[in-house]
Amino acid sequence: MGCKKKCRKTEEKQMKLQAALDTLTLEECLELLEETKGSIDIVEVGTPFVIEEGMVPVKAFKDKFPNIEVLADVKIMDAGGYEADKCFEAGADICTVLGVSHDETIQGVVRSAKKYGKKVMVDMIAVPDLKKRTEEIDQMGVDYICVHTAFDVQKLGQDPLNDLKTVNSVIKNAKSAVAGGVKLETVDAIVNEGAEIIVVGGAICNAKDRQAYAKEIKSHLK
Ligand SMILES: O=C([C@H](O)CO)[C@H](O)[C@H](O)COP(=O)(O)O
Repeated sequence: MGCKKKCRKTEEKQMKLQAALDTLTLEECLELLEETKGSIDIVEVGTPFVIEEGMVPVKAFKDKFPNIEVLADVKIMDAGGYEADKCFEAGADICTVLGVSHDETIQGVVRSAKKYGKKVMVDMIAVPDLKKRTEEIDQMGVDYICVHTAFDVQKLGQDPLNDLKTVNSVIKNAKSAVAGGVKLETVDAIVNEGAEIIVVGGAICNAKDRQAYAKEIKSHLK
């Protein structure tokens, strides 16, 4: 498989490409999903997009592209069960909760996901002790633990590869995911380390030829 044993990445299925749609309009997103059909496994309704449009894109993507999983990147921090219910009722397959939240919040999101038969991704953005928090969250029944280099620190030259190695070294139950400035130049190192889901936002959305870029990135996933 070309992936380290501990990475908990999928053993039979292919790694998944998640396209993060943060700043495009709904119409532009629908065009992008049409153009990139076959390359994108999960479409992320990014946090800025949720702020702009609420759950409207979640419903629209689910209606028009029923074969693509929809992730609502709501980055839940409190009222876990209530907020996750809203995402799943709108049609999301996966919703996000922050790793820095209280355990009770994450547990509420997990209960909601189980109720609706959906999935939970924990976003480890800004978690101070990544190893320790990953070990704790890995016991909570979440589906994915996502390392994430924030937009606001990407410009300082940070990237998520070392954090991915840390998470992969300790997880036993959840699968890993990775986000934060991933692009063609950096994807191979991530693929070699191993992750179930690779999130690519700006690199696809800002590409001159989005269709070709998404296809190329997808072709690097194992
Ligand atoms: O989650 C994201 C960010 O915090 C803004 O909400 C992005 O969707 C994520 O970082 C992926 O986007 P890129 O970093 O542009 O690949």
